[in-house]
Amino acid sequence: MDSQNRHPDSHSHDHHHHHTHEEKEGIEYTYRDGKVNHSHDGLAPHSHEPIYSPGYFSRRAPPLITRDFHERAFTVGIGGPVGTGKTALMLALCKCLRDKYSLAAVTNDIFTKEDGEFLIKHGALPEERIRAVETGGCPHAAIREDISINLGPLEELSNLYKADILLCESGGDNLAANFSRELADYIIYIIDVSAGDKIPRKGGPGITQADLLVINKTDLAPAVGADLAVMERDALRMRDGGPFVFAQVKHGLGVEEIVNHILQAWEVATGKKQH
Ligand SMILES: Nc1nc2c(ncn2[C@@H]2O[C@H](COP(=O)(O)OP(=O)(O)OP(=O)(O)O)[C@@H](O)[C@H]2O)c(=O)[nH]1
Repeated sequence: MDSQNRHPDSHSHDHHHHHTHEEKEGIEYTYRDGKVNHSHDGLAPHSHEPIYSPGYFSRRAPPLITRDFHERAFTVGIGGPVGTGKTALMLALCKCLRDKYSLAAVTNDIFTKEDGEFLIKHGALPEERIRAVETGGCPHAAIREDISINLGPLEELSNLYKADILLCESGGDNLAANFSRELADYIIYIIDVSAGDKIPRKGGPGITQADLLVINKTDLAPAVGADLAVMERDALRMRDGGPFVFAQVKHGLGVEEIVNHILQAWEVATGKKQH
């Protein structure tokens, strides 16, 4: 596959997920009605519709203009492959934002409540503001097609604590997973350098269509021989120049930049001002 193929135009802003895009490279997304769902473990029935192209940043679904932030606060979705630093980012964001904003967090794990427990153990937020959801075998279903499992706790926390911002961490999944706009007003996708510098150009909806791509663990680049210049070039190319941040979340590097992106989007969406 020539990963450098770019779409021939970027003017089409078709954000509805109920039909197909015919592309030079194939068909983009299909979320058709009448789809056949399945389940791996009796939980979260969902479908695996084919995704034929890496996706385009310029055609990502826009934030829902109909969202009522009194019903549920501005929600930041954090997704990415297993172990890239999602929970570490949750913790860092809580520390940065909790003094000025009312926060609450929902974490997803497949079979455990490990990530929620990690946040509690590290005092990210008062324990009652953190909920851990067990999604079962397909974490992507809980952020895209069967989001009620997350919406319930998010709405409850939002109301209980009059939240300004909610953080929702997906379970680690493959490169094809991405948040539904119904769930996340701002989508962060976090990858790391440890799987090599090839990952950004592989694309997938998270990499190409997240509002912000974070490339974490740059401290490990020398150890795995990952070339950050290649990652930067490919990230920009795959995302039509859309924003990405190099980070060492564990060491606090890049976190402020990520926070700024979130707060800018929060201002635009809610009409409020940063304090
Ligand atoms: N070297 C290095 N390690 C990091 C960095 N950020 C996170 N880690 C480590 O990477 C490991 C995985 O981080 P997590 O935050 O648990 O990753 P995750 O994406 O939440 O993992 P899952 O929820 O299991 O998918 C942990 O041991 C972190 O300490 C970083 O910037 N550099």
